[in-house]
Amino acid sequence: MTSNTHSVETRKLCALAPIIPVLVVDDVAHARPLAEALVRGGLPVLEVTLRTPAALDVIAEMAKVEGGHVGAGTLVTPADVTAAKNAGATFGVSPGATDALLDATEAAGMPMLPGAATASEAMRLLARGYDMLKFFPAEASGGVPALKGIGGPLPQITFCPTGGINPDNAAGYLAQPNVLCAGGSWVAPGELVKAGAWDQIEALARAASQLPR
Ligand SMILES: O=C(O)C(=O)C[C@H](O)[C@H](O)COP(=O)(O)O
Repeated sequence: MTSNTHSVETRKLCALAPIIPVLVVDDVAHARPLAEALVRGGLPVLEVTLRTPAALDVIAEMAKVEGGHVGAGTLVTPADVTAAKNAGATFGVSPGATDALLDATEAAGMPMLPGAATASEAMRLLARGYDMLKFFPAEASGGVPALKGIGGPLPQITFCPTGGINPDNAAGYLAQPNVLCAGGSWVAPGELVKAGAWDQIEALARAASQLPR
């Protein structure tokens, strides 16, 4: 792809830390302390999934946290893009991609990490200017061997694998030449968030931020 790629900004975000926490937050009161704990722990790039009724309010609160970069995950429709942008999301993540969705993020000027799980899906996105993709669902789609396979003929595409990544398998993904970062929910487990265990979450984030890549 030429220099008019749509992934320039997303790639910069993915370079900031080895892990992007994937956050499912039910209570807006948890948003700020959770984001602050993750940023303190060394994970400044945060993906808030649009899978809870509170998600847009959570994005708005987290966007106030200094040093953080708050994006919206689970973008599926153009309406999701508008809502996420209005809430203050500065980038978007989607499990897959449609032309309608990418038309919307491009029109909104929202950096995007679109999902792909096969060579054809990745090639379609590459043809449209996206060379930094979410590999989703990573473990279910073949994990590291699949990334190695796709990376043979398509080394110009870089991935953020997400889905089934954990502290035990993260290093194996990050060691791949076509992986820049990985997404995972393990740094903010639901029970620790509900308990307000911000120090424990900060410690999980710190360990994740120190994963080699
Ligand atoms: O809702 C979305 O848009 C998503 O991004 C789905 C997430 O990628 C996975 O839920 C994270 O997977 P785990 O780390 O295995 O929990």
